[in-house]
Amino acid sequence: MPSVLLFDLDGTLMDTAPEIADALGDTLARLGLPPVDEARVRGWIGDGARALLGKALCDAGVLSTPSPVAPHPAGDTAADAAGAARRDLTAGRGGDAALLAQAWRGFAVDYALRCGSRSRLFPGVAALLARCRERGLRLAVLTNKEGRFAHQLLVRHGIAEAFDLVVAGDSLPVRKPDPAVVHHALQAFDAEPDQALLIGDSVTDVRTARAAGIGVWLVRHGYPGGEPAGADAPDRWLDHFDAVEPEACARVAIA
Ligand SMILES: O=C(O)COP(=O)(O)O
Ligand SMILES: [Mg+2]
Repeated sequence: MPSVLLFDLDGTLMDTAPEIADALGDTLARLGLPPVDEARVRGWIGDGARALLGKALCDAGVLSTPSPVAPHPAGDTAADAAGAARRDLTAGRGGDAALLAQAWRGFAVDYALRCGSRSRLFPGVAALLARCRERGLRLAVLTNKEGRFAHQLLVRHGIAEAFDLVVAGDSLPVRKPDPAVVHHALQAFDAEPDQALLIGDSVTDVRTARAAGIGVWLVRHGYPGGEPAGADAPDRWLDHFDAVEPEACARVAIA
């Protein structure tokens, strides 16, 4: 009977905020904007790098909304294009989406250059992954970060081989908290929800797990700050990965 452990990436396996802040600073500087301090950046991590850029540009007053809607497709004829442009003008959209798309092209390069430079594994991660592999658990990463950056981080920190699967923010048409990301992993492992456990750091992770009907533990060292309570409370809080026994994970996953 397989046991499946699903790990969130940013704020759970790795502290990535320092280099994300560096990369954002590079992008903002090119736009003539001041850098943002790391503590602020921390609060924007969790929906992927592109969403983080949108939040930063909105905070800087450059965008009116962090995730602007793309303009209507122009269509095939001049009349279609004029109609689409008129609709975009009326809806006040188009400009922000184009601006974000342009800034994203720069940020994607800046982040690729910084990715793995100042991030670090949280204490106990490598040892926990090794213990889980020894006991035969199937391991996956479930992150909202874009796949190319997630892979770069896993390789740079020497833990890529520990995972059988990475479901990233752009792997599927949806991302966390949509339970489809969990379903995708369960299908890949031919496992049932009661055989899986998600270890994360955020309300998003709790909601993803609950929607998919799997167990969820949260680390206290993550990014969102505060401790989600009520329906958003995890099944267990983790103070340190050294305290996590693969047998306990398997028991929860199978319970
Ligand atoms: O915002 C991100 O880059 C991804 O965050 P996550 O790994 O916590 O899902
Ligand atoms: Mg996280």
